[in-house]
Amino acid sequence: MADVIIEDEPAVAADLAGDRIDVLRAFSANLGAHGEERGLIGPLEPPRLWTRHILNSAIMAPLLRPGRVGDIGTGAGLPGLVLAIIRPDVDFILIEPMERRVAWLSEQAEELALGNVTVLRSRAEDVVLDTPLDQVTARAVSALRTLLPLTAPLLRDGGELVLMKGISAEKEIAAAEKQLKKYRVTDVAVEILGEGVLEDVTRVVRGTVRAARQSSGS
Ligand SMILES: C[S@@+](CC[C@H](N)C(=O)[O-])C[C@H]1O[C@@H](n2cnc3c(N)ncnc32)[C@H](O)[C@@H]1O
Repeated sequence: MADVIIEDEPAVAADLAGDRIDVLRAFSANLGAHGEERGLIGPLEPPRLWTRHILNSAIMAPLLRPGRVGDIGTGAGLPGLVLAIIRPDVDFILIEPMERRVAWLSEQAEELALGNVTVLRSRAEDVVLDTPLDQVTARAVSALRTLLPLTAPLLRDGGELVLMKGISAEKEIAAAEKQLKKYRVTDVAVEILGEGVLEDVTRVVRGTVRAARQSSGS
């Protein structure tokens, strides 16, 4: 954590994580200690894990509602495992196709005693759920227009996409116009979180999925 530059970082972290702060720090320490050797994070990441990755994921926690949330392409645990630590009132399905990442996520869920986490080894487009999800999150998986076919079909009518995006979020929305229509995503907006509080802000694309209207059949 050598590069923590925000003076009130402990206060921010405590605000976000509340009484789950020790579990969040334990996950960060585990990822810092083993992430590189297990091929989960790059060699430059350990010193900035807490500020750039953990807190940037944690800042999304207030956007989640009690219910079932799927995180697509969780990788080393971002944002899905971080959010699951902070929000024990939400059930998380972490959907990740790569075996070694799935093994890591399952080990961490067990070690950190996260009873609200299910790890599913699959590509998102192959997932079949008995009950559709209330919200779907994703970070650094693909551009919005290719991410929509992986995420929107998993949501119930009225379910919400909460997708972490970079500085080109607005451009990605414009480029995804056709897919947003196809998957009936409405109320699409970019929300900026952590301004003046985090080292880097988190941009989130939010949108609500509406089910196709049934024809009357008469
Ligand atoms: C660049 S990594 C990002 C990992 C993590 N979300 C993060 O922000 O650090 C992309 C992840 O998406 C996963 N992925 C790629 N295609 C996928 C798909 N079709 N369905 C689910 N996950 C996918 C990869 O295995 C990888 O773990």
